[in-house]
Amino acid sequence: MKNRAFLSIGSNIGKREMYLFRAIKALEKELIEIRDFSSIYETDPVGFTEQDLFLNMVIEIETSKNPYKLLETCLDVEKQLERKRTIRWGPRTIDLDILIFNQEVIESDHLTIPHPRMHERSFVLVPLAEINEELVVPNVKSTVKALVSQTESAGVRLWREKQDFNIDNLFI
Ligand SMILES: Nc1ncnc2c1ncn2[C@@H]1O[C@H](COP(=O)(O)OP(=O)(O)OP(=O)(O)O)[C@@H](O)[C@H]1O
Ligand SMILES: Nc1nc2c(c(=O)[nH]1)N=C(CO)CN2
Repeated sequence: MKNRAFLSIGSNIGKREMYLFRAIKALEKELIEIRDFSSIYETDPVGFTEQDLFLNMVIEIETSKNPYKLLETCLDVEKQLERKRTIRWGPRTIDLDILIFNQEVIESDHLTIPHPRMHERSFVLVPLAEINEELVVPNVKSTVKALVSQTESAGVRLWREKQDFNIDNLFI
């Protein structure tokens, strides 16, 4: 069975846009089909604020992997792209988070879905709303559109419009 999921991608070290695109390419190689994607936004760092600005985007994927295998793949792609774990919420070449997986609710030691902080993060909600603003976030039981309207989104600025790049023909 094919599953539908939404992933958040972020980068704030080095060639940030290249890391986003390399992550998408790497996911495609791991049997993950990209169904839709947002524009790229430049965003103020949240959590640990003494770090450089992020680029963030959201993609919609289809995969036959279960959520645990999908997490393994995301962690593996982060490793391939030289992600180092030092400071919590600190700088990173790439960050891949599973936001939503079908309409499932999962609370295990290593995986929480929906992502536990997604409903308060404008760097996730603004690009997600671009793809599907009527999507309901299970648990929170609100649409993405409603969550965006409740969130301060001043720190999220359009950086490259979706129309300005072709996901099937990324030059990286
Ligand atoms: N929905 C999820 N998506 C990705 N990782 C998750 C999820 N739920 C739990 N995790 C766990 O979180 C661990 C740490 O992830 P990571 O270092 O990327 O956190 P972070 O991005 O710094 O912070 P945050 O979780 O607030 O985004 C992962 O190894 C994974 O086991
Ligand atoms: N703007 C922004 N801030 C963050 C981000 C991110 O992707 N973008 N990721 C974090 C850890 O997941 C912590 N803070």
